[in-house]
Amino acid sequence: MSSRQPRILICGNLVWAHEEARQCFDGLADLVVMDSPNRADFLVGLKSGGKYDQIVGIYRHNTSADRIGVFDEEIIDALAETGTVKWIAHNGAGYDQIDVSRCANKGDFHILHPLGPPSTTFHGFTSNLGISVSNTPGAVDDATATTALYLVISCLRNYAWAEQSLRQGTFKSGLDPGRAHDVTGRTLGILGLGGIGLRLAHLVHAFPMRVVYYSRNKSASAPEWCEYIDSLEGLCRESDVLSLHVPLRNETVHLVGEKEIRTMKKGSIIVNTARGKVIDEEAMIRALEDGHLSSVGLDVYPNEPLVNPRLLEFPQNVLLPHMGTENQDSQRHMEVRALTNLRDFLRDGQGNDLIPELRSKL
Ligand SMILES: O=C(O)C(=O)CO
Repeated sequence: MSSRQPRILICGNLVWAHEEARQCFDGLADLVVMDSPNRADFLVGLKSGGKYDQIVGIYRHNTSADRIGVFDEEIIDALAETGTVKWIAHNGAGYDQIDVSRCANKGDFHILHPLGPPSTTFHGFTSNLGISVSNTPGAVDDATATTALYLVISCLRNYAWAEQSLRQGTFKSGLDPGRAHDVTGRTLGILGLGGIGLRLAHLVHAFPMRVVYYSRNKSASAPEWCEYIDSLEGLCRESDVLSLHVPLRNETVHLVGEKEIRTMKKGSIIVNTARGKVIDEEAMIRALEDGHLSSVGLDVYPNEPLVNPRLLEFPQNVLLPHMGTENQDSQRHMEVRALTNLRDFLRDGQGNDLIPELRSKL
């Protein structure tokens, strides 16, 4: 290896922030682009002397899964075996494609400089963590909350359905104003008042909607008009529209299931911009079929890019193909945030956005 600089692997889409990447790592690290067509090639590349040898940090985007799959046990073990990879900077708020418990279990380490004598720019990193993982909170809040807002409005007012009627040349026929409601005055229930949920709360307060929320803990950032409900059941009972903003973890799979849906009022709406598996999709479809739910607004699905065709049978549903952060401004922010985490790790030994599960182990 001729270079004495640490090497950073760009794994998946880096589209908007090339100049920022250059500035971040100039004189600090060499960037290597992951060009493996499949997982086998990637794993070989990580081995000593391979094309990804001596990588210390990885910028990861979900698009890399198309070629090498998610960062599951097999990939995390291979990264740990390199002995050099110490930071995965995920581009995205949701990091459910990374086996973070495996990262945390990779044992103690104290590194000074994996490539040789300590340099003035890479001071090292001391932690009880095996491989650190950061995400990009904050950078996604506005775009994802705006997507949820669109789904809330369109479900209540039947706008997406109305557009379908126009495009089919039937101008409003089949639509029934008796199925639509004003947004103003409805109650929005927010499940998970993190950055995205809170941004949505502020947006809908403009109408105003009444805003209630449930989180594991009462949020210190919640404004006084944003009312805490101390159980999920209570939240479901209060909400005309329930909007989901919790990460996908083992304990949040099917968090909203048959019981929660049936606790909601007849004719209510569910909006999901978080992750598809947080809802029991079968229970949700049953509730659409018997009219307990009037519609759902979805940006996420359990097995993307597959979409359950039964969801398409309801013209009142508003269905987007995971558009949460699909705009250049947010994507640039996300890329910069992920790269900055890597830069800070290299320079200071610690990136800002270490994920909560690993932060608690520090
Ligand atoms: O940031 C994420 O996790 C997303 O899903 C973007 O929509």
